[in-house]
Amino acid sequence: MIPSSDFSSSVPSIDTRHKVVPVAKLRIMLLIFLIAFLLVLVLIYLRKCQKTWQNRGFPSTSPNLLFGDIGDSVWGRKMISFVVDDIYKKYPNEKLVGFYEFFRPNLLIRDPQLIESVLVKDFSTFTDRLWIDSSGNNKMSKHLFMMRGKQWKDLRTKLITTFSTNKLKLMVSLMDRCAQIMDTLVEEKCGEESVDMKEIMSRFATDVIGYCIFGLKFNTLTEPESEYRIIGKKMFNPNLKALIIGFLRVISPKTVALLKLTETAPEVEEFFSNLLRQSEDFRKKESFRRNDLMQLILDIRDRDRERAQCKEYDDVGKYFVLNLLIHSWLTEYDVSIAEEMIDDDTVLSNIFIFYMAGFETTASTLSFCLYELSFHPECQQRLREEIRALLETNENVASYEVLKKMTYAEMVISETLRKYPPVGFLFRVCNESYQLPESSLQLFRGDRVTIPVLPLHFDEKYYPNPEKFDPDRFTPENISARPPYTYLPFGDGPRMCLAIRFAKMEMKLCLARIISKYEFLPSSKTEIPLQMHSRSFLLNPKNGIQLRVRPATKGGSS
Ligand code: HEM
Repeated sequence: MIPSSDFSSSVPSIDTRHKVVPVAKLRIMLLIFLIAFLLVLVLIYLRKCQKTWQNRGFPSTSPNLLFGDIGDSVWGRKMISFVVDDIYKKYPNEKLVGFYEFFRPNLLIRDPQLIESVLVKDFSTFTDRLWIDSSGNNKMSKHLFMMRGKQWKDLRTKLITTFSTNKLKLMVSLMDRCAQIMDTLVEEKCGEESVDMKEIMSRFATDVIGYCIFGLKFNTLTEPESEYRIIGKKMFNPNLKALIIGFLRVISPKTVALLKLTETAPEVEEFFSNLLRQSEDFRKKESFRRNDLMQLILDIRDRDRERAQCKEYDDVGKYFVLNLLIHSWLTEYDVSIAEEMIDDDTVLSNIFIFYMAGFETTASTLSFCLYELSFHPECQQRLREEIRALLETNENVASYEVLKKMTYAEMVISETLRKYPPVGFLFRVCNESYQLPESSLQLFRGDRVTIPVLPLHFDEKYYPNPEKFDPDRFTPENISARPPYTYLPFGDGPRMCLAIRFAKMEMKLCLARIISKYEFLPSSKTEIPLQMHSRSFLLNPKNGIQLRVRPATKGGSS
């Protein structure tokens, strides 16, 4: 036997390193080259997308390759409404500005007449908000805010009856019960160094929604740790997962729908499922029938269930599924959705959106209003005098009719919503080719447009000295002196806020009850200027609204 060492020494040695290593290196280099090549292709594609407006002859921003124009929002440096404001201010002489969310083109409409065209005159072309595929797989997304086309129109027509004058009159008395409980709470806080009025307003608005919309007592004013309040906080607490999904939704709503991604936390979804079940059980057990929104949605669902038993309706259902399968991947945006039944998911989604839209918007507005009034004692006193005079002549009853007469309160709320619109911009998607009025420029199906609410409210052209809080901007004469479509806190046109009258009544009632009795002043903890949540979609004070409160004397302040 030949010792292996001898054998190896007798054969000329082959240095394998020089052959194997270059092959491995070559593979790695090839891989790097391939990745770099793909990266370059992606970047070229992104750049190409970011030339969309320029190529179509629109004035356009110069976007960042990765984030487009919304980098400040992606990094949490600025709230998205203020990013839109930056773009608006940068192009003072343009009627339209093309900008980019990452690589997705979006058109900012700066001109009030064009805004009127999009929101009202040519509404049939701009019926929908893109944002999400409401027909998709996410069970919490089948609500009015996201619904499209005929589906949206049918449901909106039915739900709008919830806010008829007669129903509002009844609701005002329910709201007043919540206001009385809030009054006791505010009284307890008198004399404290500082009170978070945002928290109190949120609890008031949550109880009002519970009472008026769901027919349930949420009792968050008396039980601050109640699950209704905790869930309310959770819904508006921006978290990383929701943020990432939100941005992904901007890039590709279809991918979000396919992957069944949702910003809604599982416990929030479970909470609303339970709320629906409890409310239904309660109504069934007590043979309880209330004419509130919950009852209305349940009635529509039950009617649709009956219809679903008919053969013809089944065919529509099949067509709907087929339609989704075939079309949803062919186009980024598809409006040809067949009528869908109101099922349990639709009920659940709408309960969710009414809860969500219903309390944070009014609570923020009320607390911003108290903040401004604390720095403007003369406005606060004028408001107090108006309220007291009206309540005194009406036996202290704050009825629908009495609230309607509070014209200065209306002006104060309007000016608050100008300075602090909870929804800082509106968005629509174009559903067919559209020639822009008095222009050669054209939009195509799927193009996204943005209406800059907050920037219009701060445009010196329409509101001189815009930082100043001045309710007199909203006297009838001053309103008619301004061009229309320059004040849009509730949106406008057929898709405007469903509950404007409800929200205004609620806010007036709240002010009537607390301003008549208490005086609000800045405290040592009051922020100047106020800091806003940079990650929130709604305008929201980051650290609450800290104020001092004390009883107001008969003649005015103490
Ligand atoms: C200060 C209070 C409120 C403000 C500033 C406000 C503002 C808005 C805005 C700007 C929109 C979008 C309009 C558009 O795109 O043109 C909207 C839609 C909506 N709001 Fe409000 N809102 C308030 C209170 C409420 C309340 C209390 C509810 C329910 C109880 C509510 C329910 C809705 C619904 C369901 C929609 C979707 C309408 C649709 O797409 O047909 N809002 N709101």
